[in-house]
Amino acid sequence: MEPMLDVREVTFRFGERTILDQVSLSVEAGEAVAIMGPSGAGKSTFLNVLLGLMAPASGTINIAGQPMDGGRRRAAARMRQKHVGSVFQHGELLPALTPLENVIVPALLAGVPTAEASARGRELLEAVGVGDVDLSSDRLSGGERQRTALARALINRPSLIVADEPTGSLDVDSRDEIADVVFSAPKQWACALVVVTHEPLVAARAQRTGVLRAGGLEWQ
Ligand SMILES: Nc1ncnc2c1ncn2[C@@H]1O[C@H](COP(=O)(O)OP(=O)(O)OP(=O)(O)O)[C@@H](O)[C@H]1O
Repeated sequence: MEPMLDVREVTFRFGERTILDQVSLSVEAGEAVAIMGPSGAGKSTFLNVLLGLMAPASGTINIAGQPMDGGRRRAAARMRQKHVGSVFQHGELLPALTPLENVIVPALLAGVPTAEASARGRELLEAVGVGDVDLSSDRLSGGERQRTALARALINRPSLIVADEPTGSLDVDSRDEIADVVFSAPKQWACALVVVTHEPLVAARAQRTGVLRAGGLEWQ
């Protein structure tokens, strides 16, 4: 089976400093990979390279069999819209919008009719456990924000979800709940998942954990 994410020998530098040194990673549909590593090792940079927000010096990234080329900004933006969902540490929702409105924005931008986007959004919010979809988003708890952010990441039926410290701002109880919801996504929606986390208990839910150190991924 063709992997959903296929990273081959990617090298990325900030000036003289090599952050990623011929990193390769292949993730299939239904599979979750955790990336750990010391602060400053380049974990967020790696996600930005996967997202096509930064262009590697060499190497290739394919998502659902299509090249993600950070050097071609429009093509990379189209790839993100079609194939990639992302979740960040604080949910990063638009506070003036309701959870449902936040979730459907990427679908509307992709040209999905409003009625269809809303139906899909309601279904996803229910699946991730957000009950009150018409409340203002600034009233949500940290956990509800992350659930909403996950539903938004899923709205365009992505091949890949990347999550940067999705539980980093949560207390221990919601951390475990949200980690369960995030890590159930690959099987439920047949996508690949790459999660950056500092928390070993969160990483333990992944099928594989790679530690980024000195530019390389060491598998645990
Ligand atoms: N735009 C930039 N120009 C030059 N160096 C940068 C730039 N952005 C980040 N760096 C450096 O690259 C290294 C990797 O940063 P990155 O944020 O990817 O690390 P990280 O592993 O995600 O760290 P943390 O766990 O603290 O979030 C760091 O040393 C950082 O200072």
